[in-house]
Formats: sequence, structure tokens, C-alpha cells
Amino acid sequence: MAPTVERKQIDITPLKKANVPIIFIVGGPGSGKGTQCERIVKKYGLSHLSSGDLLRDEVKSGSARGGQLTKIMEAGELVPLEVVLDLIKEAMLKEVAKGSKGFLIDGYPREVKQGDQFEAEIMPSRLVLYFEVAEETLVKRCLKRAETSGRVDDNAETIKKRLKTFMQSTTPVVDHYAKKGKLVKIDAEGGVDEIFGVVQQHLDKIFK
Ligand SMILES: Nc1ncnc2c1ncn2[C@@H]1O[C@H](COP(=O)(O)OP(=O)(O)O)[C@@H](O)[C@H]1O
Ligand SMILES: Nc1ncnc2c1ncn2[C@H]1C[C@H](O)[C@@H](COP(=O)(O)OP(=O)(O)O)O1
Ligand SMILES: [Mg+2]
Repeated sequence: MAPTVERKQIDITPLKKANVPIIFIVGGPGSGKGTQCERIVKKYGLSHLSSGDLLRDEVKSGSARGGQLTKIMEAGELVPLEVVLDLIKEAMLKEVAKGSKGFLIDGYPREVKQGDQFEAEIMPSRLVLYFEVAEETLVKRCLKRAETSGRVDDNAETIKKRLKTFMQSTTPVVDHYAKKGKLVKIDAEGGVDEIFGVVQQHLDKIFK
């Protein structure tokens, strides 16, 4: 039984007041979430929060919690919902203080309960962008990224475990939001520009 993680008391009133659109960015490891988010930020000026980056920053901080996190990430598993949700909340508050126009929550939710918890505690997401890529392409891209990323989880063995975690825990997220009529599934096998062209068709409807 995973140790229960204590929750921080975080006042998210400013987030609710800002009431800006929140877009969940979902996809397997190496599906291009970070790459497309960079393009989206450049064009629409939204705030990009990557759950993985927030966790890696926590690891870099050298905190005791960071030590536990890196082990979980190296094992290709999911860190406890409470940890990643509180990190996202704190990061969202910082962005809202600077006047955010909306959020790209990249790499979250990675399981259905994460999405439900986020929407219960903060507010409903406006849209869920799902980048669909074949497994062999995901592996190829992650191995290529491993040449420069220096990430503890970009190695053949961990990539396999992350794919298993994705298939088991995260693919149900896709159906969950499809049933809510909020899912946009984008074929992300092709080139970056081609995919971004499709992304824009959906985002232009929300952000004039
Ligand atoms: N459409 C694409 N075609 C080929 N390579 C891509 C594409 N999108 C991203 N990549 C590369 O694949 C790797 C994973 O991309 P990244 O944006 O980090 O994905 P994610 O955040 O989903 O893991 C990176 O090395 C990136 O440069
Ligand atoms: N929402 C979440 N819940 C639990 N663990 C998460 C998480 N987001 C990220 N992690 C952990 C597990 C992931 O394999 C690892 C790296 O995440 P990431 O940087 O988003 O990966 P990638 O961009 O390769 O898809 O961090
Ligand atoms: Mg990423």
C-alpha cells in the first residue's frame, strides 16, 4: 500500500477568479506533447506546465521528496497523484499572478482519477488534446531524445515500462474524456508542422 501523501493546503481562489481555459495534453512518452506545447505557447501565449518538468525540478532541488520521485520515474511508474497535483496547482498560481491567458497541462492526467481530482479541486478542463502515436514510433523518438535529454527515464528498459504504464493507466483517460465529448484525438505520427496545423484548427476556435 503506497504511503498516503499529505496534501498541502493551497488556496486556489485566484485560479478560479482568473477562470482561463485549461487544456489537458495527453499522449504516450515521446508522442510530441512538449514539442507541440512549445509551438502552441509561441502562437497563443498560453502557460505551458509539464508535469514531468515540474517533477524533474523537484528532483533537482535535492529535497528528500525529490529522491523518492526520481526512483519512481526511473521505474517508469506514476508518482502519487497528490504530489503532482499540488506541484501543478502551485505552478498555476504563479502563472495566474503574471496574468495567464490559459493553461496547457502537459503530461497530466496520466490516470482517470487524476483528471477527476483536478477538475473537482480546480475547475473542469476545456479540452483534452490526445497525440496518438504507434508504440514503435514512441520508442524510436524516446531513444533519439535520450541522446541529448540526459533524462533518467529515457533508456530502453525504462521506456518499455513507461509504455506499459501508459497503456494500463493512461489510455483509459482517452475514453473517459471522449465520453464527455471533450477529447480531440490527433494523429501525431507525421511531421511537427503538419501536426501543429491540425492543433491550430482546434485551438483557433477557443483562442481568437
Ligand atoms: N512529429 C515528430 N516527428 C518526429 N520527432 C518528433 C516529433 N515530435 C517530437 N519529436 C521528437 O520526439 C522526442 C519526444 O518529443 P517530446 O515533445 O519530448 O514528446 P513528449 O513530451 O510527449 O515525451 C523529442 O526528441 C522530439 O524532438
Ligand atoms: N501526471 C503524472 N502523474 C504521475 N506521474 C507523472 C505524471 N507526469 C509525469 N509523471 C512521471 C512519470 C513519467 O514517466 C515521468 C516523465 O513525465 P514526462 O516528462 O511528462 O514524460 P514524457 O514527456 O516523456 O511523456 O514523470
Ligand atoms: Mg514531455
